[in-house]
Amino acid sequence: MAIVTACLCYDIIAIIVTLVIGGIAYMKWKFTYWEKMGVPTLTPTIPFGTAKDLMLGRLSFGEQFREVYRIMKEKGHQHAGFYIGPSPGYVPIDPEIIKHIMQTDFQHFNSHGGFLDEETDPLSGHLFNLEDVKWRNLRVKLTPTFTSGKMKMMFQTIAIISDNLKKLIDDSADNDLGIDIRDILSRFGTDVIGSVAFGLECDSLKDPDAPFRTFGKKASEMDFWDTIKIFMQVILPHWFLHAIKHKFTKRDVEEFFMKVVRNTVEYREKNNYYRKDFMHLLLQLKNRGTVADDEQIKDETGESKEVALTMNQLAAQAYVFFMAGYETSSTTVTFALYELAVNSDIQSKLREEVNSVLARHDNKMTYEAVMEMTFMEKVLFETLRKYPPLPILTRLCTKDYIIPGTDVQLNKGVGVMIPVLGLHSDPEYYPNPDIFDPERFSEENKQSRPSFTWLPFGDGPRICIGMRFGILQSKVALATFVKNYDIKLNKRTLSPLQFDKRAFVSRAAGGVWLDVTKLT
Ligand code: HEM
Repeated sequence: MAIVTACLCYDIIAIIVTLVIGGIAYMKWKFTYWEKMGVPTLTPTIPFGTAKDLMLGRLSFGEQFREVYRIMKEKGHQHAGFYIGPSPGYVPIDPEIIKHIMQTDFQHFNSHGGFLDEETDPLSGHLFNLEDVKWRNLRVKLTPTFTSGKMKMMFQTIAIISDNLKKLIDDSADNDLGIDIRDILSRFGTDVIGSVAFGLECDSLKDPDAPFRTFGKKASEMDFWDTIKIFMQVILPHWFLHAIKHKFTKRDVEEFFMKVVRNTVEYREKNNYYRKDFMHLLLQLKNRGTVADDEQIKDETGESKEVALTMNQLAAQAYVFFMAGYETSSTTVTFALYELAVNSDIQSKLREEVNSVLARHDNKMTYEAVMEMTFMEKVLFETLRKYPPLPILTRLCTKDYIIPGTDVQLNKGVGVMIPVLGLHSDPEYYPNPDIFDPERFSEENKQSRPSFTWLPFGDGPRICIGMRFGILQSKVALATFVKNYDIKLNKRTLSPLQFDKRAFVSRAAGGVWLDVTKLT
């Protein structure tokens, strides 16, 4: 039955044409947003906005925003507007504005802008996604979990797993085919964080098909549908996502991690079992609301807060420690080893430091020894500059805000994308940015740069809570390598190195393959 014309076919065509014209008009209207706000943008195209290269898979997230940063900075702008599809986002370029957003005026930007629904998607209720008071209360509770004392307490676990790493590399060394270092370090990262966050011997270094590795990989790898889900979270209003019960975590991943946590908690509570790990500290938060031997958490009236974590909240925190910790650290060491393989002078210098420090510590990899490796720290910091695992950072404007030094108002609800890779590749702060030079992180050079130009861990109140642990674990893995093996690049590694276009965390396309020779 036709509605408008005499023929159903014409009706359908009329509806499609109306929808297309309506869609185009809507997009064009949305694309006037930044012009009206007085913020410069690149020219948007329908339906991509200014994210065409990103959406067509021609650039990774980091590269897309590095491009915006580069072009707009060359034009002398201190900030830029951006459109992901029709959704406007704000890209600060001047480090002073970045400092205001991340630190000074944090109360206007206290959220990462992530979507969470604790009922539909219990594992989404973690620290990274929470905002406002809920985030602050949990952050205060979790902070004592990451003190240097606690890092020292967990060091032994990392050291034991680094022995397993050495055994595996020993078996694969001196092999012409090279080794896929990203895969091995992901397994190392899985075993370390799986052990300290979930209290499990994951054994993925011994067995690449261990269940923890399988589900960890599944949780962190993005297929086509995951990419769609992320774009939905960026473009659609959160009330709508709640209404359709949008769930990001895959169902089997959720079932696996929830079961692991439930079993661990039950076992430890029933058997009064104690182990030096994050899970033990999370259990204290579950049962007492505080971590023992730390100062009690006080509220504004001086009363101590004893609000305990629920089982789901505990599981969500263990899950985020795993998700935020394992790939960031393993990708850092992968890129560091790539740079050491192509810069043999830096590799030798680092080896000398590791050997001389260990000689002073009975040839034992102890917490104190690792803390003395200062050149190692420079190598890691320079790696994190060239290859920040999170190449952009997000904030949500939670209260209308006037950008300092301008009359531009950011409205509540607008997303902010901080172009970390852009800052890290800026020749004004890092001359010859493509050169790998650890001396950029000498005390003198660090002092000479403006603040908020090195952001691999973010900054301000939402700075990475696991930074110390991530650095420690990366140092141990790197020391294990340079102490025991000579490293060269295998011809299977793509040259020049390129970022994987589909990954959200920085990854080398095609992986990093190394030729590893045992040192006697
Ligand atoms: C080299 C290793 C790591 C890197 C490069 C890294 C990087 C980051 C970055 C960039 C952020 C966002 C900061 C911001 O928005 O300002 C973050 C947040 C976070 N990271 Fe890490 N991370 C690493 C290791 C870890 C580890 C080992 C853990 C846990 C064991 C961890 C847990 C978290 C959590 C829970 C957050 C959310 C903090 C909040 O919102 O309050 N990270 N990390």
